[in-house]
Amino acid sequence: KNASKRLPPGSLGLPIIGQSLSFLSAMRKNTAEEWLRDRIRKYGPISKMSILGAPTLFIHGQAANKFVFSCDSNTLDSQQPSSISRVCGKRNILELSGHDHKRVRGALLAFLKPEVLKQYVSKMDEEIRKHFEMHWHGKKTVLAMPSIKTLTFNIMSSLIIGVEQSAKRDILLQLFQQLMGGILSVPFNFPFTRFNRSLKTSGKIRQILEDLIGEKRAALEHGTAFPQQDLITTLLSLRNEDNSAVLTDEEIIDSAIVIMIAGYDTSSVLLSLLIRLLADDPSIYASILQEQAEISKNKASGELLTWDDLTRMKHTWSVALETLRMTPPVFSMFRKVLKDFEYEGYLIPKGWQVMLSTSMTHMDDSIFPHASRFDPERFQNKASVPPYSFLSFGGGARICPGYEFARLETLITIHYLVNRFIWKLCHPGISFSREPFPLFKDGLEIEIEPRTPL
Ligand code: HEM
Repeated sequence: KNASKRLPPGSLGLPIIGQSLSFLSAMRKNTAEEWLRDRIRKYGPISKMSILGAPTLFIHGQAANKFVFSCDSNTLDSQQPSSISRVCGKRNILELSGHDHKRVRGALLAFLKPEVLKQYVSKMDEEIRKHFEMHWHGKKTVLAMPSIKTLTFNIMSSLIIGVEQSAKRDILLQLFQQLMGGILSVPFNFPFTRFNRSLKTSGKIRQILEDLIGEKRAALEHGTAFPQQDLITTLLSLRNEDNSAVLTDEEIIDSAIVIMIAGYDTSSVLLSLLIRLLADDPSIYASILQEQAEISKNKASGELLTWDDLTRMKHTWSVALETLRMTPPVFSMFRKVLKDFEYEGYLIPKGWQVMLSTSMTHMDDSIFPHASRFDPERFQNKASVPPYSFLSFGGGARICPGYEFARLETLITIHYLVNRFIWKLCHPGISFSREPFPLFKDGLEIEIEPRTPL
C-alpha cells in the first residue's frame, strides 16, 4: 500500500462503542490522563481509536495543537455531540462555521471585549458581595461547589441576559440545571429519558428568552434600555450598513443558551478548584491574601472594586492560570474532519474526528519544566509560556471568547473570599470525577469562619 494512504496505528475497538466506555470510566475516576498516556506508550503520539460514536485521530504535542488550531475550517471544524445542537439550537455558535461563525463570534465579542466589560466590574462586585452576604455569612459550613455554581449563574444571568435577582432568575437557574442534565446524553427522544427532559426544558427557556427579547427590543426603542446594557441588548442593537440586524432572533436565543452553559459551569469549576487549593496550601493562601489585603487597604468600607484594582491582582491571576494548567476544566477538544487530509504520512478520512488532550499537553515536562510542580511563577511573564501549549481556553478561531469575563468574576470572587473568610475542607484529600467537567462528590463542603466583620 502507498505509505501516504496508511491509517494511523491503534484500533477502532468494538463497533459503535469503540473505546468509549473505558474512556468515560477513566474520566469518572479522574484517570483519563493515565489512560491516554498508556495509548501514547503503546502507539506513539499519533493513533486511532473510536470514542463518542466516531473514529478518532488522537494526536499529542505542541506541533499537533498548532496543526489543529491553525487548520482551515474547510478541513477541521467544531465537533459537538448531536444532543448539544438539539438542546441548544442549530444556530448556536458551536454549530456555525466559516462566515456565519465569524459574524456571530464578532457580535458576542462586541459585549465580551475588555473595553466593554470593564464597565461591569462594579455590577459583578455587587452580585458577588450579595451572594456571600446571603449564603455564607453566619454559616458554619457551606457546600462550596453548588454555592459557587449558583453565584456564577447569577453573574451570567445579570450581565448576559439582563435578568437580575428575582423569581424569574431562580426559575432560570433551575431550568438551566435541568437542561445540563441531558445535554451530553444519547439523543433518544423517548418520554422520561434525560434527553427528553432537556429538550422540554430547552423549550421553556427559549420561550422565556423570546419574551425577554421582545421586552428588550421595546425598551431599546423607547430609550429605557441602552445598547450595551447586557449581551442581549448589545446583540439586538448591532446593525449592518443597510440597518438590517446582524443576528437573527434565533441566533440570539441559541447563542444566549450556549453562552450561559459555556460560561457558568467552567468558571465555577475554576473557583471550586481555587477554594480547595487555598484550603490545602497555607503559603499560597497567604500570598494571595497579601495581594488582596493590599488592595482593600486603600479602599473605604463598602467601596466597590474597579478595573484598576483588578489589573493589580497579577499574582492571584497567575495562581488561577496555574490551577487551570494543572486541572483544565475542559479535558479534551474535538474537531470534525470535513475532508480527507494527510497528517505525518497518515491518511485521515472525512467523517472522523480529531482529539487533543489539554491535560496531556499541560503535563508535558518538555513544555512546562517540572510539570507536576504547582508554580504560578510560570504565568507571571506571558512570554515564557510557549505558543500552543496552554490550552485551558482552547486556541485558534474558536479560542474562548469568555476569557476576560472569567478573569473578572474569578478575581472579584477570590478578593471577597480571602478578605472575608477563613475556611478548611470538611473532607481533606477529596477528589473529583469528570462528568465531563470536574465535580466534587461531597459538593466541596467547607467549614468557614469570618475573617472580618461585615
Ligand atoms: C474558566 C472559565 C472558562 C474556561 C476554562 C473555558 C474554556 C473554553 C474552551 C476550552 C473553549 C474552546 C473549546 C474548543 O475549541 O473546542 C471555549 C469556548 C467557548 N467559551 Fe469558554 N471557558 C470559560 C469561560 C467562559 C465564559 C465566562 C464564557 C461566556 C461569557 C465562555 C464562552 C465560550 C464560548 C461562546 C465558546 C465557543 C467559541 C467558539 O466556538 O467560537 N466561556 N471555552
